[in-house]
Amino acid sequence: MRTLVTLASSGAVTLAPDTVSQDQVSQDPLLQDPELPDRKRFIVGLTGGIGSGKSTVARLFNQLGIPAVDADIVAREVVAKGSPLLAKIVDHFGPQLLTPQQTLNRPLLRQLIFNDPAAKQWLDSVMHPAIRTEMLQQLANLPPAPYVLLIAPLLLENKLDTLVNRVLVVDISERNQLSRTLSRDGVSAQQVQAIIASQISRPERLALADDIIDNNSESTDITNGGAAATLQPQVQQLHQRYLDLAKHLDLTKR
Ligand SMILES: CC(C)(COP(=O)(O)OP(=O)(O)OC[C@H]1O[C@@H](n2cnc3c(N)ncnc32)[C@H](O)[C@@H]1O)[C@@H](O)C(=O)NCCC(=O)NCCS
Ligand SMILES: Nc1ncnc2c1ncn2[C@@H]1O[C@H](COP(=O)(O)OP(=O)(O)OP(=O)(O)O)[C@@H](O)[C@H]1O
Repeated sequence: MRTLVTLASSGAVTLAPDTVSQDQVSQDPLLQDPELPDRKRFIVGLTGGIGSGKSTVARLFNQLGIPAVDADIVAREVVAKGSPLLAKIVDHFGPQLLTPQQTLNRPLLRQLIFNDPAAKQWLDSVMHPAIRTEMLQQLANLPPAPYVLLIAPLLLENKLDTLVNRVLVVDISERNQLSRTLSRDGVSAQQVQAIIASQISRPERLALADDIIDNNSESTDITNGGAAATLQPQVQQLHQRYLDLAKHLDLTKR
């Protein structure tokens, strides 16, 4: 069940034909995961490498009434000021990991883990289970909607795709990833490259996608809350597709 949204040189969006039967949806093994909070809810996993445009794309879905749980936000919540997980991290790495305001020193932790594989492995081992649990909780509490998004940069790396019905990848070239992340975060190119290297490769990610949004087209309007002209129609087409798929799911008796 793969849908590829591509932009023809004319700027027109094409959606590869893809018919989905009720049976195909109800027999989808992804729906059998016992951890899923609500197996009747259609969940689209939105992923992509650092700086690919997940938040930008999620904003467009949100304008269509589609709510989301965002792993990057959850990752901040689980280490909030005074949390047991923050204390554990400070215990492990030292008091320099706390800012004077007693919050996590994120730039320092970022520098640490992307320069030291053992440090990253330890952090991932304590953070990822906590993030997963909290995401499941938040998914269960999302408001009613025809379908919902689970935004997770590491959706495929952490096998969170078992929680979703459909994997949507926001795709950009590594060159664009680097330049957009650099201008957004003001970090070093070496650090962004280390983060990109730690994530699944672009070809592997694309191979695991059900749907792909191409966000390579450069927009000058984006920082004012605008969206690249090429994103809007791709999101619109996928929205229609997901409404259709979700409707099939609602019809299943499980
Ligand atoms: C290292 C931390 C403190 C840096 O914080 P910072 O505010 O600078 O970045 P932010 O959290 O916004 O992450 C930015 C991007 O970095 C990438 N990234 C973050 N953590 C990881 C990781 N462990 N492995 C690979 N990529 C990562 C993702 O693409 C993410 O979108 C933070 O990223 C973190 O706590 N990471 C561990 C938790 C995690 O894996 N988060 C990713 C979502 S599951
Ligand atoms: N088509 C585009 N043209 C120009 N800039 C863009 C485009 N799409 C996104 N951006 C910008 O690139 C940066 C990264 O986009 P965004 O924050 O949506 O990515 P992300 O995948 O959510 O990032 P991260 O994984 O790091 O959280 C942002 O500054 C955003 O405004």
